[in-house]
Amino acid sequence: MTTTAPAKVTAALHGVTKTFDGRKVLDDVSFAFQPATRYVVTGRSGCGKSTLLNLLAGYLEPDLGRVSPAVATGYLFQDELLFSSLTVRQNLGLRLTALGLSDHQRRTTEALARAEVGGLIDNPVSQLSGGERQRVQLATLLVASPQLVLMDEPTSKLDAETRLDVGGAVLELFADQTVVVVSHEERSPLSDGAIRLRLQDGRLDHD
Ligand SMILES: Nc1ncnc2c1ncn2[C@@H]1O[C@H](COP(=O)(O)OP(=O)(O)OP(=O)(O)O)[C@@H](O)[C@H]1O
Repeated sequence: MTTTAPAKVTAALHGVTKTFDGRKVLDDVSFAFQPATRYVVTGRSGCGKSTLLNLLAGYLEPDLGRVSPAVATGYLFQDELLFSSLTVRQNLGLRLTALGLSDHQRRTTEALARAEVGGLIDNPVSQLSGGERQRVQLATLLVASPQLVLMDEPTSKLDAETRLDVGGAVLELFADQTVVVVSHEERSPLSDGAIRLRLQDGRLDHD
């Protein structure tokens, strides 16, 4: 009889508790994030969605329990990580340098081509449209080939058309990665086909 080893999870929470000012934002939460799967985290304001992402990113430590780290993680948080006065190439270069990765020219060209913004490589970020900036942000994730991609409401500041465009780009570009998206909206282009996680009273439930 042959046995198949269980697929390796990308990241996992093991009995994680996080308390702020006496309130348990996460209360003994365990969950395994599977490879090549998209998750959308919803819940009312202040319930702990950003805290969950920060724990997965390793920016926060749990009070109890542990988070198994992913090999490589990319973040796309609400505040843009792009430097407006620098060009697209310089922005991606800074990220590659910060991550200690070599082969900047090849990685940058490939990531921008995949995000369909190759023609903007030498443009200053300040001159890009909102949708172009979002695509360049996606390229800053792609250059590092992350296994786990964390997104905090990447579409909330965009108009409906650009949201659909960026949502479609995320689905296409990160189909092979584990993607965890925090959303404030009941329907977002990223919810289709995603596993929905609801954070409430310190618990993480899924439908
Ligand atoms: N560093 C911190 N110190 C103290 N309290 C914090 C800290 N970070 C978060 N909190 C509190 O923990 C709770 C959860 O915050 P969090 O930002 O994770 O919620 P959220 O669900 O992302 O909220 P929103 O949807 O409004 O962005 C909030 O009550 C917040 O005030």
